[in-house]
Amino acid sequence: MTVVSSVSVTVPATTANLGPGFDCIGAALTLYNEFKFANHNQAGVTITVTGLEAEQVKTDESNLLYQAFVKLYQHLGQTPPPVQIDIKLAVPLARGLGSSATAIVGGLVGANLLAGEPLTQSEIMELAIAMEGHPDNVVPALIGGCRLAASSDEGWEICDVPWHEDIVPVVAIPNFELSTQEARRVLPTQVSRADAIFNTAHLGLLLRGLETGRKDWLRAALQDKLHQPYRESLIQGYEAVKEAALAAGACGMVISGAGPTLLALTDTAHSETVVAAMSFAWQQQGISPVVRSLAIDTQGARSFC
Ligand SMILES: Nc1ncnc2c1ncn2[C@@H]1O[C@H](COP(=O)(O)OP(=O)(O)O)[C@@H](O)[C@H]1O
Ligand SMILES: N[C@@H](CCOP(=O)(O)O)C(=O)O
Repeated sequence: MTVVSSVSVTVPATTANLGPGFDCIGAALTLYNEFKFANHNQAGVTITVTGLEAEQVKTDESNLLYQAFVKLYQHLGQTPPPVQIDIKLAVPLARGLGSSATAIVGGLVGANLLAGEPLTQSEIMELAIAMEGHPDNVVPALIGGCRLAASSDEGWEICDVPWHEDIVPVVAIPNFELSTQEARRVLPTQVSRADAIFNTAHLGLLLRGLETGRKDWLRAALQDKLHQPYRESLIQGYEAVKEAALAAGACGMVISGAGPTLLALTDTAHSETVVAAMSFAWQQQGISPVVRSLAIDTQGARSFC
């Protein structure tokens, strides 16, 4: 068992759901939060936060990253050691880009390393899914790539979803928040058979569209009946930004995670035009967005001792 006294963990943002894959598919993005954990001589936890929206993150024991850190030690039946945690944020909070997933994955991976790596990656994944309540953002945050998660009698089956190199994810991040909790509260607990069939078919088409890069398949696939119809009205300017993205050549536009970030999938030839169009459309609605074309992170959480 290798024992280290400090460790840094970098975790990617994610975009979950991708339209029809509610609660089961997500992809890691090239945007990262960084977390440093060091053994400390003062009891409990000391937390510093820098970077984007740092002042909004709690620095006491209720901090989500620390809660995940504690969860791992509880799972081992051990008392968590005193720890100094330094957080450097680049993933905006409560915007549908998996900031909570970075905290959960970061806390579990950091604790596992400080504890001498008693848990395997798939054991960490099980704990992360249990903490987050759904797999679609924590799984790609931990292992990278685009991933589909399906529950089985043994736990979770995770499969790699090939992502064609010409498909570019463009994220349009508004200057307002929408908590995942609030965006889940508006969802119905039951859906019709027609809506379930619609999503099953479109998710299948999405998987093939992502793999082949076929624009006609992606255009048809990026539709959903399980969550987006209930959430669109929570996102001011949704229709205008979608129209602008499509007119600029995007294959489609969906809500990233629980929103309010909007995700367009486009090809490399149109990505700059799509970025400009989404940005302009939201500004016309009085909203200041940050719009960026990103890439798929293939590595997931990484650590440095
Ligand atoms: N690095 C972090 N450290 C501690 N807590 C965090 C961190 N990142 C996110 N959180 C918590 O997660 C909340 C956002 O989670 P959530 O509503 O699920 O949105 P998101 O789509 O960004 O995951 C924040 O308000 C904060 O309480
Ligand atoms: N499937 C979840 C995904 C939430 O992702 P987040 O990045 O918004 O935390 C949902 O749509 O509620």
